[in-house]
Amino acid sequence: MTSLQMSAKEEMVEKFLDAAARGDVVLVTAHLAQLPSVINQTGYSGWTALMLAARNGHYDVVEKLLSHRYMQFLMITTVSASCLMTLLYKTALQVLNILLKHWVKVAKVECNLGLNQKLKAGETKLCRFRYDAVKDLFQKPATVLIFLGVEKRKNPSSSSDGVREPPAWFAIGTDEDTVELLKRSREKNCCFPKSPHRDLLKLNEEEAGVMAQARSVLAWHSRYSFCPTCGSSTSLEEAGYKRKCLNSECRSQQGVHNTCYPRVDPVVIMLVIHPDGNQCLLGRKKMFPAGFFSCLAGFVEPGESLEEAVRREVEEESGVKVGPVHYVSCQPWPMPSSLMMGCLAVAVSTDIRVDESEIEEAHWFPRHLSSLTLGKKNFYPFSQTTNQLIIRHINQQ
Ligand SMILES: NC(=O)C1=CN([C@@H]2O[C@H](COP(=O)(O)OP(=O)(O)OC[C@H]3O[C@@H](n4cnc5c(N)ncnc54)[C@H](OP(=O)(O)O)[C@@H]3O)[C@@H](O)[C@H]2O)C=CC1
Ligand SMILES: [Mg+2]
Ligand SMILES: [Mg+2]
Ligand SMILES: [Mg+2]
Ligand SMILES: [Zn+2]
Repeated sequence: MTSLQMSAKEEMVEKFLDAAARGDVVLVTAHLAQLPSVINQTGYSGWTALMLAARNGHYDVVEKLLSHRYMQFLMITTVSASCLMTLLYKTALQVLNILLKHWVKVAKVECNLGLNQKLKAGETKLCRFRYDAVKDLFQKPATVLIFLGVEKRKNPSSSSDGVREPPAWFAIGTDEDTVELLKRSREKNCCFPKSPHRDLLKLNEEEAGVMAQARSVLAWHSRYSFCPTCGSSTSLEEAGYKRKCLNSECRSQQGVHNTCYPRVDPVVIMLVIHPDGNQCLLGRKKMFPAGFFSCLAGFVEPGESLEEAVRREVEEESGVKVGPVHYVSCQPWPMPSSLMMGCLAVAVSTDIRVDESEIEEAHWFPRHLSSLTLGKKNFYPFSQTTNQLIIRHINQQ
């Protein structure tokens, strides 16, 4: 191919992309008829026609491109998955719907809505809903649709319907009757969690991640219907990860505004070790089941470091003063939006004086008793972070 021929082709690609970006469906159709392979080309910007049309909200062009037989973007390889992510993050709900409708032809789309709890005693799995079973919900104004991501799989396997691509996950917020909704799943024994804290801890790590993301973002949408800056209505953007104020005069449209994005609240959860090294401080809130003790925890306040938050919360709740603090590990706690950061803290005083508005009882527990408590982790709703803190303590002889 000569350089002249190449530039002629490049010129055609750029004209095609320009038509898609401007929403000129007639010109897009004409280019496709002349050279169908142009549909998957990227121009100087690195964007495809689909990405440009979706970004600019030209839904008729999006439909045209997606229904074309040469459309290839949905092959889920590492490259196209990231392309899909870019596309979804840049688009409105309407594009997401069109995309879902076409994507289901080539990929397996799964939406999570409930839990399947009757697999084996103690095991909980997410219930899968096929796209066809829930697609009518996407037309309803009250529906909130969130893209959670495409599963990472090292070795994609073939499933019964011949689909090889890893599934994409979506979360749906809906005001439909829950009992009726659950009947739409092809899986039996689906139910919504009655005791989220306990049920969610029975999920495996991957499914817990899906659930944590879905629950936290859906909870944010249900609590932030209006703009926190000016009280106007908002629209859902970026595949569910932004709410934009519809008042063009609003301050949230200028500069950095964290009111538009899902919130994450930092929380410290700490195992306080007695100065003798052989006991730890556990407390119980009134709401805990009888006999249940856990680590103390509290929200980090503005302007505080993790260490300062640990010292303040421990002293507020138990009267115990803390010296050295060491961060151990963290986990999302989507009830509704905490990030729990687990710390080991060494006490420099031992007298306990509980703040009864927060804690009912707190005691120093000898090492062997902490180990007994941990043994019952399937029964008590311990978080992973709490377990790790207690294991560290038990092993630090
Ligand atoms: N072992 C474990 O796994 C435990 C986990 N946790 C988790 O850790 C988190 C925090 O612990 P918790 O003891 O409740 O916290 P705190 O000790 O800080 O006190 C709770 C109170 O803080 C207020 N509060 C709520 N949200 C915030 C916020 N974003 N910033 C500042 N204050 C707030 C609430 O007051 P008001 O009621 O007036 O709104 C709430 O009652 C919770 O999400 C809880 O689920 C807690 C204990 C044990
Ligand atoms: Mg507190
Ligand atoms: Mg607390
Ligand atoms: Mg607090
Ligand atoms: Zn506003």
